[in-house]
Amino acid sequence: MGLVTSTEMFKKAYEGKYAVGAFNVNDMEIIQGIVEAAQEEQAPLILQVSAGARKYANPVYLKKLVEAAVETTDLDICLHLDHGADFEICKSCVDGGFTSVMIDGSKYPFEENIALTKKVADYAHDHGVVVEAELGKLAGIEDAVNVGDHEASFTDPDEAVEFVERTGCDSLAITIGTSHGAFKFKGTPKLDFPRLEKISGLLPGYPLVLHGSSSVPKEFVDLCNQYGGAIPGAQGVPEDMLREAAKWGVCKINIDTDLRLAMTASIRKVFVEQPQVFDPREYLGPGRAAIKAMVAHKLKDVLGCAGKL
Ligand SMILES: O=C(CO)COP(=O)(O)O
Ligand SMILES: O=C[C@H](O)COP(=O)(O)O
Ligand SMILES: [Zn+2]
Ligand SMILES: [Zn+2]
Repeated sequence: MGLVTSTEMFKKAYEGKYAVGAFNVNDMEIIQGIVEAAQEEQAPLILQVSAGARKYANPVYLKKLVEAAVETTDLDICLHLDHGADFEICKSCVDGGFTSVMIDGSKYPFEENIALTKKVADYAHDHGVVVEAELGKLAGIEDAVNVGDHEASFTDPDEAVEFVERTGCDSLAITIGTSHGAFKFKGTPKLDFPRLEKISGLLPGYPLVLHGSSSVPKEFVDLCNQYGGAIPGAQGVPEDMLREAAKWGVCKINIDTDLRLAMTASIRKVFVEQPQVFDPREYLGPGRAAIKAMVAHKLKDVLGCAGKL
């Protein structure tokens, strides 16, 4: 057991029609909550680090924390760069011991996205690291930039095939209506499943990735709002849609917002109910426990990857 690429995880997930959870990590409590859940559920695990996380926590700290997770469990963990913006950040993660990187060239025209992704894939593959790429634009907060609804565009199935062939990327993030953050749908949630089925049919055996897949559980939103927060109207991807996506070649499902909500809800509760508390362990501990319970539920009841180590 140790730090691994996602290759075997995705092969098993594709065949078993389940998805591996990819959770964003920013500090020790978040990592511990996720890892404790995966250990108990005996689930394969992807821990992903964004540019924002690198800036907040220092990549060396995050890498060492993930190494501690590997050392203290019997888990296989894939350490992944989330939304790498350019070749340099991907190279730095490859050189720094990540086992997987995402190059997100989705903001560029098709040919430029291909050229950039191929450059990263060639470098990463030479170093035994796998590459996720993205085609199509997600609405929402991405790479600290707010992508408006009008700028979002869904992945074209034929382009997806050409993109995978020409770049050699190992997995592909597609756009079918999910978005980053806590406000994903204005009305009824809807994803473009016919598009997913088409892409999946044209790329048999190939692992697809779904970003922006938090479900924004009502229980956390209500707790946040009850204890002094202000996030009215938050709405995520219904869990049934994630279960459905996993049947159509989606092998990696990205979750960050739900971690933030779980932690914030429980910390707010402590602050309001126990105003005398000022020891960080007394609120970060419950925050970590809330993350653990939420992640265990995802692994077991939504993604279907529990027991698949
Ligand atoms: O896609 C994500 C990270 O890359 C996270 O998505 P959420 O905002 O839905 O958690
Ligand atoms: O893609 C978005 C992820 O939720 C990461 O968010 P972040 O850039 O604020 O760390
Ligand atoms: Zn993107
Ligand atoms: Zn994302």
